[in-house]
Amino acid sequence: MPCGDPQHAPAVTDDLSYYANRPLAFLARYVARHRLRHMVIVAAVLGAVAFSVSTQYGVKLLVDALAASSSAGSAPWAAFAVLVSFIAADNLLWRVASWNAAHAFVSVTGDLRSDLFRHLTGHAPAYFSDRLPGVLTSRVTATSNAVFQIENMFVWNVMPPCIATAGAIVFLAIVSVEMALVLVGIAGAVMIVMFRIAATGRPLHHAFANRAAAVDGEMVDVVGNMALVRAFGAISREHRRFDATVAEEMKARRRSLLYLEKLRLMHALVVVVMTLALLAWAISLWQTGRASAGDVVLVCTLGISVLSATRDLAVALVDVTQHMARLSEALSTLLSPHELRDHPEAAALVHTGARVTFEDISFRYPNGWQVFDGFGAEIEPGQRVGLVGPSGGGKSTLVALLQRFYRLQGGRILIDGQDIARITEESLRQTIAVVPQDTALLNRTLLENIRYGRPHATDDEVWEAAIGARCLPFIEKLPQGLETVVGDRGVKLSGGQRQRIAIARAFLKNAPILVLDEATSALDTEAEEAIREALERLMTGRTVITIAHRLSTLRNFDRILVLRGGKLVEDGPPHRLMREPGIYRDLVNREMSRLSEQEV
Ligand SMILES: Nc1ncnc2c1ncn2[C@@H]1O[C@H](COP(=O)(O)OP(=O)(O)OP(=O)(O)O)[C@@H](O)[C@H]1O
Repeated sequence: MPCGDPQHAPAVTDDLSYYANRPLAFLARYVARHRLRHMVIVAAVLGAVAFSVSTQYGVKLLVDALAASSSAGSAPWAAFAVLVSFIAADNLLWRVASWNAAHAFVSVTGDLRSDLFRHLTGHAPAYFSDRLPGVLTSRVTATSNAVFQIENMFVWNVMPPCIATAGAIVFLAIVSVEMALVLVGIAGAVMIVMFRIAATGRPLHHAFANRAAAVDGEMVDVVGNMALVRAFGAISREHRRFDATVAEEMKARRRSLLYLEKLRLMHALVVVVMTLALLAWAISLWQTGRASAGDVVLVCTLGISVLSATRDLAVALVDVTQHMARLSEALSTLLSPHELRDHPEAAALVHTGARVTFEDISFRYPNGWQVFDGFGAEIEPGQRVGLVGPSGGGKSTLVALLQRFYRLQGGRILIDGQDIARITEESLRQTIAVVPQDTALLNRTLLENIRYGRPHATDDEVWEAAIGARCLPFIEKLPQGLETVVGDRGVKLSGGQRQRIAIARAFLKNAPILVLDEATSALDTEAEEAIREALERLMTGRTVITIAHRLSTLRNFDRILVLRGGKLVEDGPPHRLMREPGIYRDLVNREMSRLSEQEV
């Protein structure tokens, strides 16, 4: 569904990208999920404010009863009873509202956080390479905080003054219709002017929201790369850079706050002038006998409450506008449409041997960089293929395209004759196991990390995979064995150990196609031998595509594809390519002479 297409837009949809530019509809979606509680809250606040305004009328009744009756009469006690019941109802209803709010508002923020996380994790890798993780996670938090604030502000700060103003105007009309009309006119004008001015400040609040997200992003980037920062002695450089980012944020925040302060100042002046005028008017009515003492008290209390209500309302509306700005800014980033959704008629892949065909593919990165233009190759089932070639030739891109991380501009990639653009993502992921160059591990136990390959695998199957991947020697040395938590991205393990965990994970996944991105970092001979053995077992019986950085590992492969500048420039078994002059032979010779130099 293209975002922003009103003709095709559904009222409520599970595709969150529909809400990328519709913060109000987004809010309504979650409020509607807890409809009943929200209705109770609104009704309770309505009642509470109505009773609180009526309390002022109760005071007027009491004053008039006291002024009119003798000390023995029952009228003051009747007025007292009315007043007390208004006060009790007012307080009780507030508690009903806040009790329900504690449930409803928290549920709304929980629901939307889960939904945002689901949407966020549905984006293609390109989305994440263009954005800092800290910025994204802080936006999820910002969205949930903004919605919580908006709900709170609306119920406690926007609704009450609105209801109070309406109620006060009704009571004022009892004293003087003229006075009530004047108050309606002035309060309405004040609100419109305040709201307009508040709305023009929106870009300032947006700027602040952006700056705040940048500070978070910067922090996460540096904290996540502390080893790099330290290794380059860049701590004080990073401090200065961070200070500059914070300074920008402070500037934007100050601008946003001072704008609000100017607004409040203007309002305060209007309120003072108007309260004085109303009171003087009521006194003059009393002097001419057209109003009672109680009426003057009523005008005084109502006038003050209406005018302070418009102040609260204006301030609250400005705050709500600020939170709405934060919300819409966050939603437009988080809810951009998923780049790679399953085709509407996508079917599960049926594999019959795992033949991979690149059919005349053309691909350019989102930044416009063209990598392939009519590339073609066919990999037979069970074939072991090494991708080789100079840096930037397109090896990693080809493997990313096979995993459908990007959309092709032309051609097709087929697995067993089925176009991967037309199969379900889930079945594609089940068909391909990847052992990446830089093994990413989650900060969980080894057991959980290996089981990531097949979530329902039994403990015995996990052990088998760990044994197959030659993980046992190091797992046995860990005091907590498979229950050891590996640290952020697996920092508590060596590079070789992390790789063997990735191999175990692939063992467990047992997919017919295996993609290997060989680690470039040198490992000691023992670790390398263990990994070589583990890989040999893993490759058996599968179609294997390896990005090879050390060509010696390809000697036993069936076929080498040499890529240069996105073109297939050599293709054949390694022993044949070694007989002919060409890139592969040059690269192998260069590697051999480098190795023999190292030995010397
Ligand atoms: N995310 C990206 N956005 C834009 N261009 C990219 C991106 N990733 C890679 N490229 C470009 O695409 C070309 C192919 O890169 P690719 O990583 O596929 O090459 P490679 O053969 O795997 O190189 P290496 O051996 O250095 O890993 C390069 O020119 C690279 O700069």
